[in-house]
Amino acid sequence: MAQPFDHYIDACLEATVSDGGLREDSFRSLIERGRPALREIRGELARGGLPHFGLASRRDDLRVIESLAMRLREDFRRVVILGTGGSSLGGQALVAIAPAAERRRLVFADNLDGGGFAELLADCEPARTHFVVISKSGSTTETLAQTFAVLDWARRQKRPLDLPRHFTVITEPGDNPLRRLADRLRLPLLDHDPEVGGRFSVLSLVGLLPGLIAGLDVMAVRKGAALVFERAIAEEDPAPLAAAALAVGLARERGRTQQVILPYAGALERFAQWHRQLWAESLGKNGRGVTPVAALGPVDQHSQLQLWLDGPADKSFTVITVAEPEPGPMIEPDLIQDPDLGYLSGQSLGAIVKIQARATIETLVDRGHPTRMIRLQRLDERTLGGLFMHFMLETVLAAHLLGISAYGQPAVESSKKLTKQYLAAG
Ligand SMILES: O=P(O)(O)OC[C@H]1O[C@](O)(CO)[C@@H](O)[C@@H]1O
Repeated sequence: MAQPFDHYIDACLEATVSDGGLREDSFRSLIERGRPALREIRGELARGGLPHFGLASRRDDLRVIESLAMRLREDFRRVVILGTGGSSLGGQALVAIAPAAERRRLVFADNLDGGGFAELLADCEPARTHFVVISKSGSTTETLAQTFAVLDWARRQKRPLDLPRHFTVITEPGDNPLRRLADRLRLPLLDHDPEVGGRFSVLSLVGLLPGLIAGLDVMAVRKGAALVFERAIAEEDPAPLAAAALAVGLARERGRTQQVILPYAGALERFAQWHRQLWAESLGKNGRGVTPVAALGPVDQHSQLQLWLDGPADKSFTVITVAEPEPGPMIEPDLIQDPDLGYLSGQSLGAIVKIQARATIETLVDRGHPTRMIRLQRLDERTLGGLFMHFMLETVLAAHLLGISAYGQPAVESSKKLTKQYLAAG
């Protein structure tokens, strides 16, 4: 089966973008240094480890969330997902490709904001709203605070809500505050695999339950992911390792310490946010890392492009395009009276975006900025699954090349602890 996207890296190498690009010999030597990591992944997987990769080929765990999603779709008009970071962004990225009417079923409340949350609750029809609380650790302040706010709102209704009917909780097994709360209130609980880190959890129930609620084919997501994974670890497809080698080499040897992810598709805006967390928390360790910048085309051409082209030469670019984008409305020729606007006549909005991506790529490359291109055949579940897997692999391989572990985020813990300390002090 064909890969769901093409990956072009020539414009990241010195031969194409001169000293903005990585030297061929550096690139080759990083690739060789990365190969053992692919072998390690194969070995770990065979020993039953790395479940975030293994999930791609699992099917047995979907039945439970499929029937839950069906019930939620039938019984409720809106499902609010309470969770932050990896407990939200994968679901958001996936649901973004669903049709608008399906997307409207879900609200992701990932940022804690008093006014915003009050507005969200005021806008919920109590009898027709379900809350899915997702927190791997079960101890994230933002998610717990939102949960308590909803519990209070639920008991203040004229007809207080039957909590077990209106809540689903996803957290890891063992003792944690969220699980204790769910047990006390008899809220239905689903297990978050403790071995799957939040930012790597998109192929688990954390990402797929929201996808199912939005009516998406989550089996296709996993199939796309499995295809990319199998080809990469069998070393049939060099793309994830090549991209990891480029990111690390460009940062180290060319000072390209920021990586801009620039999709030309509105539905990938959340995907870029998902990638931002994945890349930042996995690679920002021990004074090392490459800063991810989430962008969106064409809108950021009118905000960031000047800096990208003419500012500090410290960025590399990943431009994601769709081969045949949704055309959308067409500019009817009879509306174009002004000869200066003849270039717009008969163009669809999708065609304009496609040309803008091409123009931006060419301009970046002409200016000597390392630019890789990922061209999706179409934007669907299979393709998105493949992209999730590609970037998870790329991240783990980049961590190997940087000599750090992709897993865990120890530095974040200090700020969490201090927050709890200050709140407790009153
Ligand atoms: O799922 P949890 O445990 O609530 O964590 C949410 C997010 O918070 C972090 O731990 C960072 O604070 C992320 O790694 C994680 O995705």
